[in-house]
Amino acid sequence: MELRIPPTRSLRGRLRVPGDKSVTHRGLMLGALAQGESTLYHPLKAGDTLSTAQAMRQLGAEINEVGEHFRIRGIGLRLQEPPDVLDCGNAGTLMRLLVGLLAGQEFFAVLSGDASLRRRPMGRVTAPLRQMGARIEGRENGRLAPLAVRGGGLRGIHYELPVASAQVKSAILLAGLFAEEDTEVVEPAPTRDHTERLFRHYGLPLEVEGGLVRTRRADPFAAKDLTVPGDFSSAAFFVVAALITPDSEVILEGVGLNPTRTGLLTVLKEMGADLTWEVTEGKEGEPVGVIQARSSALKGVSVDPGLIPLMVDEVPALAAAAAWAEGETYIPNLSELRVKESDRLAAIAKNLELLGVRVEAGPDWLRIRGGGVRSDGVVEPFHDHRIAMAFAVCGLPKGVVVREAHWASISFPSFWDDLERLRGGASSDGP
Ligand SMILES: O=C(O)C1=C[C@@H](OP(=O)(O)O)[C@@H](O)[C@H](O)C1
Ligand SMILES: C=C(OP(=O)(O)O)C(=O)O
Repeated sequence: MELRIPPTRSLRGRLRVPGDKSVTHRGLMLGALAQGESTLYHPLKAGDTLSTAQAMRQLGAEINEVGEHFRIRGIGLRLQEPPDVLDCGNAGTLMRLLVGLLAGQEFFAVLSGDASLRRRPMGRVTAPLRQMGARIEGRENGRLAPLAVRGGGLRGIHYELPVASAQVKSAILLAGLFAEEDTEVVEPAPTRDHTERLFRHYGLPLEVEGGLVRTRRADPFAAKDLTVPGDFSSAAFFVVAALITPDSEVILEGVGLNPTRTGLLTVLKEMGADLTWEVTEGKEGEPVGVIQARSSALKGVSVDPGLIPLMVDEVPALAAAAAWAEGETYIPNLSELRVKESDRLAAIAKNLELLGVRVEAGPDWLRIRGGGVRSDGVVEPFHDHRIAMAFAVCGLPKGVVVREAHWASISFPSFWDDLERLRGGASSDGP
């Protein structure tokens, strides 16, 4: 699907973005492991999380859509052997966390996914899970999916993560719920902590000491309702869109503002953004609030490398802001972007070039010379939802053609409709 967006003169209105993808994946998995029924309120229903719902059904949980929510009947800590391959679709989070969960289950399961997911590195989870005692096979000796797992008989490990990755941390913590002795994970830098917050929500064993997270074998636990905050990563596109479009003001409500996710706000403020946010409530241990963003004269900055793990999915959106800033923006510490749904470092550089922005790409860094984009460019998502949305935003003020626009539905199915509403909101829905 190719989409043409005419030049946007103003972006105005209020928006409640869909539920958080990371929390929805985890809520479905932990709800399935719980005993009894619970409701997952305001979940994300998009490509990635529908894959998770389907996988957990294949493992024995009952999951039904009730209005906009999910009703989950968990089957307890012992899942059922799935009758077929578990299709993780495009979702790295699903595959990596599920391998961790299956490492603790005494049955055979195979996980696969789409062409993008079958290229993504899995050795980072299969190596520590094998150390714990799980038997895992896969292409290239377990470095690539499809993966075949026969779990059970796990022992706890002390593991220092070689990369700052919440997916790897979470996979090991989930396996640790089934292991003899303690399981400890040490992070090289803070990453999103939704798994830890949800362990607390369900009363699962958890101790955090600085950068060390510890868990141990879990007892059966009761199902409990969970409300999913709005997805900060989805909100990020509209924050940047409001900053770079003239005469704009966008208010995003009910957005998750977990500090391990909001590195982008820190960088945008440093760039001079007219941006405010406020935590107004806490939903099951996750801070939730409102973001207000207005048209801004941005200036280039050199980004603190330590912030990247706190904004790892927002780098494409930051690149869109940098294209419109005055001066140069330098973004370091981007090696993880090479192994996302696409090679995002290359995809960002290519799309900036397509829009006439001068960019230099190193092995793990980008240098973007701002000043705005060429009118009416065509952008190429490379089968990647975040690249599709970020470069639609980047092209908004001058008008843009987005190829493969359907990829947005992996994490944000209403993105194009919401964008259209805010584009037309200048007269009808102003804040
Ligand atoms: O744990 C999670 O839910 C996620 C962790 C991040 O991946 P890494 O752990 O590979 O950094 C992020 O990019 C992904 O979108 C979601
Ligand atoms: C990297 C992402 O997701 P995943 O790793 O779950 O595919 C993302 O949503 O940007």
